[in-house]
Amino acid sequence: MPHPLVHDSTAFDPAEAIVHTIGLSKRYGDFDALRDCSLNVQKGEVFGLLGPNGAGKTTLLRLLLGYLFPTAGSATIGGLDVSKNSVAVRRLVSYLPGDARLPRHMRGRGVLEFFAEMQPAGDLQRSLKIADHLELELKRRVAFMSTGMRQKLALAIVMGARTPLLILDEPTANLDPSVRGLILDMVADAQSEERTVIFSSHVLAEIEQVCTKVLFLRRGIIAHRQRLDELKQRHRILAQLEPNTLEPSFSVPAELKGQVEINTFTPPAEPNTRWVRMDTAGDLTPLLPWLSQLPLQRMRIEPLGLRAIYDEVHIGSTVENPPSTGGSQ
Ligand SMILES: Nc1ncnc2c1ncn2[C@@H]1O[C@H](COP(=O)(O)OP(=O)(O)OP(=O)(O)O)[C@@H](O)[C@H]1O
Repeated sequence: MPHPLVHDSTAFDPAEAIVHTIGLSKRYGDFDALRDCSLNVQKGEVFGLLGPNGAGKTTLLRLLLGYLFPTAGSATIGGLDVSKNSVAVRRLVSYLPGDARLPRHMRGRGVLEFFAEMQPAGDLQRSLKIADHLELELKRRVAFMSTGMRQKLALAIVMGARTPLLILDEPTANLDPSVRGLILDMVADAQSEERTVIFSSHVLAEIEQVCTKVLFLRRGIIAHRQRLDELKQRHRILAQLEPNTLEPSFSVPAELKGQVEINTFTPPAEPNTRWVRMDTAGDLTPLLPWLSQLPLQRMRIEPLGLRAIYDEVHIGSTVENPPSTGGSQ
């Protein structure tokens, strides 16, 4: 039986898809940077991309933009094949690369003017407003800006352009926590303007905060898809088994099957105890009467965040420590 945490939980309406890929693949020599990637991003979504270093996130984004040619499969944006119509596609997309390079000899304002002029959907007034909001000093030459200032400048260019799709590769990298917050607010604003955002980040809390769906990549393969509203309905229950309890007494009633996954373990710090971990999906209410009859103590229930899914998908879950016995329990 598949683990309840690891399944495709994303619904798809073809009429609403702005990005559509089928079997998209990129191979370098005998190395698969991306393999058989089929996905849909629907209009108005904030679509998160997660994965460890080298998982294939940037490769996927560059394929979508037509900067790379796929070795197999295809992708469309707004119904246009990205390999055959890359110029038209780029009019629909504003892209923040992970390593944005800007002309070092120019001053901030000059850079904004240059890109607003060059991009069909560029909008200087909007970019200036964003730069002001981010408290960016536009008189300074790029060469004399800090890494974070250059990131703000790149964001002012990209977020200012009036395209229906924003592709942001690690937009908050190099930014301090308060500016990160402003960027996340801007992503939320973009969504309320009915723009679609693809957002790659290593920061799980950011994905949890702004994304409606998230795709996990691992070694070039889609490892998991997750709707965030569904994730918020998932919980982890940790409790110690009462001494001398027989584990088979934990069989799940038929009506709750598929809603709960149970594992028992002994934490290294408490070798004489046995603990149970239950990962649940959906409403907790029907589970509570059954739980209350089980021989459990020191119980803790917590929302199952992206961290747990990430560990499940990428590392193999290792909940080896019991909940703290401090006063907050
Ligand atoms: N031009 C290239 N030639 C050979 N291998 C490449 C090339 N470009 C990328 N790769 C490899 O493809 C894999 C995926 O790289 P990619 O940059 O897409 O990962 P990523 O998920 O964006 O990583 P990170 O989180 O570190 O930015 C990596 O193993 C990388 O070394």
